[in-house]
Amino acid sequence: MPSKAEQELFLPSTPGKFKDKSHSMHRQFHRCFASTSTMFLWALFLVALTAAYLSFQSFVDSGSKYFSAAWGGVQWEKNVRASAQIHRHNGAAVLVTGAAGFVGSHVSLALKKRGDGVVGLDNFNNYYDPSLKKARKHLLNSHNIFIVEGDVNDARMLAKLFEIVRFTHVMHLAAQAGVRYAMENPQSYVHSNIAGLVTLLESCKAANPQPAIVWASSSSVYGLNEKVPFSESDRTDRPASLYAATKKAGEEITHTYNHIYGLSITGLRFFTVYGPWGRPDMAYFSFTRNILQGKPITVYRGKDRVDLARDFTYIDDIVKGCVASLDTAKKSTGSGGKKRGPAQYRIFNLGNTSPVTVPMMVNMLEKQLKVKAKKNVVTMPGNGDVPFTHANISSARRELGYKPTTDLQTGLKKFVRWYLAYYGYNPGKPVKLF
Ligand SMILES: O=C(O)[C@H]1O[C@H](OP(=O)(O)OP(=O)(O)OC[C@H]2O[C@@H](n3ccc(=O)[nH]c3=O)[C@H](O)[C@@H]2O)[C@H](O)[C@@H](O)[C@H]1O
Repeated sequence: MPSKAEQELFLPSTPGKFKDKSHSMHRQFHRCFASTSTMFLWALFLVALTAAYLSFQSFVDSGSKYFSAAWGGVQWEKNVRASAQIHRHNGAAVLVTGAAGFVGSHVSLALKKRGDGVVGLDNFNNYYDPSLKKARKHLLNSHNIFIVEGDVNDARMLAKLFEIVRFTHVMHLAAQAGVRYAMENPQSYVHSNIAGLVTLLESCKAANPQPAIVWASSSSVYGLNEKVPFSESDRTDRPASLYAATKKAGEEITHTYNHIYGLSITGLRFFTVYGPWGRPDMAYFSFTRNILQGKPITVYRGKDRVDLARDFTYIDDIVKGCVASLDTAKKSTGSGGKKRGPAQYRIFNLGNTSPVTVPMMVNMLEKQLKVKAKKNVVTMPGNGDVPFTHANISSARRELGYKPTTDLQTGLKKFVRWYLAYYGYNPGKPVKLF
């Protein structure tokens, strides 16, 4: 039996066709409303389900690296704090990104050895053999340097690091390196060299105190520049590779953060850095491996059969340039995300000032290894390479006291000594002596 209220609700207030019609319309409307509301509920349910699925996916996607990164926790914080301890008067507390990388591991060791606090950060990606990165990590650990496993795109992790340690400086060396690989995997350059850089700068801007930042740009920004030697004031608006373009973008992006937020910035244009613990993707390294294994090497040649040349720069010289940059960096001027005054902005070439052709470099390796290379000389493909590099280092010399002292022959000798100690002569595959 319907209640009074229900009867009132469904009874027509006045008799008549119209009322009857309205009554039936009302019922139709009610039926219709009932089915619409069911549909609406279903739709809502589906939307909620989709949203839950998508947010779970993005959590898994972004979280996968955090899970594998495994940061946080009491012991982790203890390790970070211990690693950041300064052991000299007026020393620095430096966050080194890319600490398990070639330049990063060398700079970390140099800073730690003189008593600075050093916390490393590295995502241990597999661009090249991660076991080499792990070996560098063990080396750093043995010098009481802790390396956080994480990505510079992880803002939460960076915020945590800045909460735990009052970093005076950030040495930003984490990047997607390699000129030719940019054609294979362009997104990784955007991820690390653009997005990662911005995330790091955002964290530095928000930190209190703001650290001074020294970071790795590249000689590749000179691109198609033909004026030699390359000076910092030369054109850098014609990059020849996406790698170069992302490094050039980094220079513009860091300028913006300097201008708006008062971050102290020093960008270093490295010229083909080589040496012990180097990067296996670089020519001097892969050539050494192939020569020892009796495999052919491909030597690129420029237009009109002109040899390519690089201003190869030894790692120890680069480390000195990095450390001098940290030492001469002025403090950032912002706080609470706001600029309080103009801040320092610098860019320096760090090169060797004496380019060597690639065939000459191969020749030096052959002498060191006492093995003749099997050379395939081919015309340089359009893969982002530039024909030559040559640094003018007057600015770095004047302002950093930078003075490279290792020529390619001496540097390659040290590299080969390290290579043989680390990898051996590739037992089982006898090497061919002269
Ligand atoms: O200064 C930089 O900013 C960059 O330096 C480095 O780039 P590059 O100067 O190109 O070094 P690298 O690959 O060793 O090739 C050296 C020479 O060998 C030639 N080359 C290379 C490979 C090959 O198979 N054959 C060959 O002839 C090749 O054509 C070239 O002439 C860093 O990798 C890069 O990350 C960035 O830091």
